[in-house]
Amino acid sequence: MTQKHKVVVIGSGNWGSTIGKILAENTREHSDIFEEDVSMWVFEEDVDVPDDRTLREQLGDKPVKLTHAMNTTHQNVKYLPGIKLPDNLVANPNLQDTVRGATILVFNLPHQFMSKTLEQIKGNHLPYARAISGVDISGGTVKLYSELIMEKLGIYCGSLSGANIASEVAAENLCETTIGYDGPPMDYKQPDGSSRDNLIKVDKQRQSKSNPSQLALHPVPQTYPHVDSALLEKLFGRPYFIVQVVRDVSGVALGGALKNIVALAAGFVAGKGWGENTKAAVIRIGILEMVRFGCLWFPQSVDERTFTKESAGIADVIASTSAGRNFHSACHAVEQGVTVDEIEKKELGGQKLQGTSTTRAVFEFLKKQGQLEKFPLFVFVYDILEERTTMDALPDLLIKGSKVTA
Ligand SMILES: NC(=O)C1=CN([C@@H]2O[C@H](COP(=O)(O)OP(=O)(O)OC[C@H]3O[C@@H](n4cnc5c(N)ncnc54)[C@H](O)[C@@H]3O)[C@@H](O)[C@H]2O)C=CC1
Ligand SMILES: O=C(CO)COP(=O)(O)O
Repeated sequence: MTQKHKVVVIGSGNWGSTIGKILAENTREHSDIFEEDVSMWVFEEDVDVPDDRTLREQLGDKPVKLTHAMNTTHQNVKYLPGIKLPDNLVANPNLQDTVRGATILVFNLPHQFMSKTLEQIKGNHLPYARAISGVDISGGTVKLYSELIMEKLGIYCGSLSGANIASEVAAENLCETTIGYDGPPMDYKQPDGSSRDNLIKVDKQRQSKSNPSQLALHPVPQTYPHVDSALLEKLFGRPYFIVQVVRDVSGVALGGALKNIVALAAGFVAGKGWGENTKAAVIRIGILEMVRFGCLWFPQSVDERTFTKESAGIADVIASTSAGRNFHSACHAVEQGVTVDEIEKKELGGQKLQGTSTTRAVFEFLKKQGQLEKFPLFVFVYDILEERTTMDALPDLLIKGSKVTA
């Protein structure tokens, strides 16, 4: 192997900065495989300098550009304050410049900005790059991020999720994560026996019943180390961040997205002050609906039992229904008698909730499919968000939720 992989991060929020930290720690540790510097695309904005003597000595007390603040202090003062980032993680406000020449793209964007960002990347990336995305569902057809990225950029994309509350991972508290990656193996053969350098036909998501289609993939030149589970473990794994790589890309993505709906439901219950038994009942029904959703549209993920076996499943539900932003925001919304959207604006300092948009996307999808009655909890969360019902309807939901059997 004569070339090193160039790794970049797209997005620099609470989680984006955390994963950027991990990647930069690893590229430095494995500088025989990866270029040491990790470029991170930062959506440029003016930020206030926190009331901290060291930061103000470095930055002054007037608002500054976020990229300047990050490259000067090696902290993301807005989205991940108080955490030291490695100095080989370099903030770049120019998206096209960030992705140019990168062989591994790691996406961490709130869904609101995904499509526009992909449009801007298109044509500026290497055709044989590989990607790993955070998770969400977008649009009325339930398209996973990984599918969207493959479709828009024509590059292979896996997914990453797990019980990973960003602030805890950033503080290096021990946790696990799951990477779904099913890219072509090193010894793949072209079905027609033609040259290995020709485009490779792969299933976009071998599990997806909703969008079965193929992608013509450019092979990674053989001068680079092969992108496989061993390489991904080197890139993402830390002593405090245990990585398990599985082939079930959709299962990882699905668990990571749907659990946010359950986290909102748990937060509503906590906001009402109804205690742990009620929360457990809601989580139980939520888990059944997540599995039911998988059975209907991603049956192979259910067969592979990613949901019960890996961190990107029940473990993520447990963490997110106790400590996630969706949970806390839903709780505060009920306590204060306002909507979750209002809490997001008021309390999250620019961070974005994904549970609200996922709930709306899933509702539209289920409605189109005529399957709303099989998902009473998902519908309930939607109705609360849209102020079409109140928490007083919860006992009714629990009865309904218990009766859905298939
Ligand atoms: N925070 C957490 O604990 C975890 C978050 N995730 C997921 O990671 C993904 C990214 O979320 P976070 O990094 O937490 O972000 P965040 O919610 O903390 O921050 C918002 C991000 O949006 C960016 N932004 C604002 N306006 C923009 C615009 N017009 N165009 C492009 N970007 C813009 C900001 O620069 C910032 O990076 C989400 O899907 C989230 O669910 C996954 C695991 C844990
Ligand atoms: O995804 C998470 C934990 O895995 C946390 O999600 P939120 O903090 O956005 O609710």
